Amino acid sequence: MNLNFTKMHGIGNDFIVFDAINQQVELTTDQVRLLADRRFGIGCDQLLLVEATDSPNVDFRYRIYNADGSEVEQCGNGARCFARFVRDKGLTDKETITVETASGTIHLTVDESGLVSVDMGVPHLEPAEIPFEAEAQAVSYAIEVDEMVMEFGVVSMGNPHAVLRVSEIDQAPVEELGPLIESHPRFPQRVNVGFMQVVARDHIQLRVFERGAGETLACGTGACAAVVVGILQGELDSMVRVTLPGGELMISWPQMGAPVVMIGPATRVFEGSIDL
Ligand SMILES: N[C@@H](CCC[C@H](N)C(=O)O)C(=O)O
Repeated sequence: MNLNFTKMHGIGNDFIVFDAINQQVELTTDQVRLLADRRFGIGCDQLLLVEATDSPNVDFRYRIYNADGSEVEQCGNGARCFARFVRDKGLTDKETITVETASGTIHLTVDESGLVSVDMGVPHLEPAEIPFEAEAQAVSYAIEVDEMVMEFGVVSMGNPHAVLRVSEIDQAPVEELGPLIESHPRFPQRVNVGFMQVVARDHIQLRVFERGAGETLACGTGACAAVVVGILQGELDSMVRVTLPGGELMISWPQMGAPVVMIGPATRVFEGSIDL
C-alpha cells in the first residue's frame, strides 16, 4: 500500500496527516507505531486521519492516534492542523469547519492571518466523565504518587488531563512523575499530565507529558485543561496566554458551562508518500 501524507505541526507538536477521503487508509496498531517512529518511520507525536462523514451538518470526521498506536478522543493542536490541511488540499473552502471526533463535534475557524481558532467544547469536570476515580467533584484532588501526596486538578477536554502546579517550570519533574501519573490506577483510561507554573493571572507556562506519546513540545487540550484548572482554583482570569516549549497559544474560558476556545498556528512542513 502506497500512501500520500502531509507532515505538519502545531507549535512543535507534530503530526502525520492522511487524506482518507481520496485514498483508502486502514492502519494496524503496529503500522501506526512504525509511522510514528522517528528512526524507523516518518516520526510524529500523533497521526491524524481526515475522513468523510454521513452525519448531518458535519463536514468531516477526524480520527487521532497517539505514537503508541492507541486511538484517542481529542487533540487540540491536531485540530488546528486539520483545519489548515482540509483547506490547503481543497477539500473545503469554508472558513468555519465542523468536525466530528470520537468525543463530540468541534468547530474550527481559519482567519486571514492563518491562525486557527477552535471551539473545543465544554470541559467535563464530573469524575466519571473524565474518567477518574473520586467520590465527588472537586477543584483539586489529593493523589498519592510514589509515596508522596500531591494536589492535582483533573478535567476532560474530550480526553483526560491531570494538572499539577509547579513553582519552576524548568525544574518540573516531567520525566519522573509523568509516566507514574499517566498510568495511575485512579485513571482507568490513563491520563495526560500537565505541569503548570502560574506566571500572572493572564499567563502560564506549561509542560505536558502526553498519554501515549511522552513529553511533547506542546499540547492543545493540555493548555485548555490547565487554564480551566487554574480558573477553577482562582489563580487565572478568563483569557490566558499559555507558553509551551514549542510556542504560545491563547486560551479563553468565559465561565462554567461555556466552551473553551483555543487560538494558535498550524504549520505544513512537507509532503511525502510511503510504502507500507
Ligand atoms: N497533542 C494533543 C493531544 C493528543 C492526545 C493525547 N496524547 C491523549 O492521549 O489524549 C493536543 O494538542 O491536544
